[in-house]
Amino acid sequence: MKYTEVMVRYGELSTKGKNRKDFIGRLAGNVTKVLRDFPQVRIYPRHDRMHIVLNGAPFEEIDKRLKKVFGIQTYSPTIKVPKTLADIEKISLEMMQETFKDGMTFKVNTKRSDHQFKYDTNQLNSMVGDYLFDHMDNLKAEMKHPDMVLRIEVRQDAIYISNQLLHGVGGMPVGTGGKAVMMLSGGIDSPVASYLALKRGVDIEMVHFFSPPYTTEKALAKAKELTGILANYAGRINFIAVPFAEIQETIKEKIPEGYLMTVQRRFMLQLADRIRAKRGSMAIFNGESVGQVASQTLESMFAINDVTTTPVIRPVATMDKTEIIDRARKIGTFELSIKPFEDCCTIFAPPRPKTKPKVEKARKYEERLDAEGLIQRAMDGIKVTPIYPNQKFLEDKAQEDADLL
Ligand SMILES: Nc1ncnc2c1ncn2[C@@H]1O[C@H](COP(=O)(O)OP(=O)(O)OP(=O)(O)O)[C@@H](O)[C@H]1O
Repeated sequence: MKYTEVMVRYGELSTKGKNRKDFIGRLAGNVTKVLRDFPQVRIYPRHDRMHIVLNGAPFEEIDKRLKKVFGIQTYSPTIKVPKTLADIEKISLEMMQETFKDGMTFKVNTKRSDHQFKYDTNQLNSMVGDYLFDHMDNLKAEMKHPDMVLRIEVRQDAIYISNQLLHGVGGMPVGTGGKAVMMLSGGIDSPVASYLALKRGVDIEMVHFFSPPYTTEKALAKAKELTGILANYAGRINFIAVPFAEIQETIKEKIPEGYLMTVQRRFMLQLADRIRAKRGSMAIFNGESVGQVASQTLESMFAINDVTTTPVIRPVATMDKTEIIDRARKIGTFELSIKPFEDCCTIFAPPRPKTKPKVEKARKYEERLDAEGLIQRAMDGIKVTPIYPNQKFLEDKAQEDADLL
């Protein structure tokens, strides 16, 4: 079908007043961003709905992009037709023939804002219904709970017809929830946590710790490529790489083995917090899940969280691993997350980390280190890269490796 526009219904309808205006404005901006390579498309954000006029752009492509924009509850591809009965009937029939499946039930539902139009809603419902029955077999009408509703809207300028109600991802438009930093490893959990932060409208920047020469270029490229997948839901995400080798080497040399992990994590959180402050963000997100590993017991979280009063938000805290994996598959990060490029935590992981570390001990051991100097040097080495939807980094690395052989 040659759809002419898409009618978008907003999520979180409870938002009112200024919040609603902000919601709609951001959503329009985010839709514009994901459709930027279709310059002919026009976007009209209205109070109750958004209209995307396609001007010849293919709906199938637009559909793929809209499915990843937070703040869209449902949307319907629509065809604009001239205000004659013959046109309404012709397009209604074509649309039903293309989308109606045997065994389904349907009804026609007409709305009119042009009250001068020569047929009223009841007349149109029955005339179009009769026309469809005359031209299609196996149609079954159902007024209360039909599987499909053929919607006909009679407006001043034209008539708009649609019969599909497609589901968006819901949530809030990215940007309406403020700014935060996200601690992104190369694992399964933090990309899912990132998705969930974006879903609540939070504009995140990724903070990733890497430790050359102990970690490879590929581990860094993997975290960037994960960011590229998540950028599909945000338009663009900044990736902040933080050198962490000096801190890890120093900790390994000076801190008792049982506290290596706790102290490393305390440094990570302090660095994330410094970066947060510098970038004007309000919170830190991470991918911790209660009880999953030694660093994620409540005792560990308590000992690590001691370094900051900034809100640390853990979107996957209460999810089972299987639930997290399910979500990772759906958002398209799982296959990349399980690629075996070790990141800095795996390499410096002590064999027997304390599952119940004590805050006082962690603080006392840290006195052996020049914490401020270590943090400052890591801050001096950070590098910020903007990453766009589906940007690839691992392929480039593979090519470079091949060129070297
Ligand atoms: N190299 C890193 N850079 C940035 N953040 C990290 C890094 N390693 C760990 N983190 C943060 O700490 C959280 C807990 O890390 P841990 O290594 O225990 O992994 P995990 O539970 O397997 O999570 P993930 O699957 O996200 O790696 C991660 O979800 C992430 O938010």
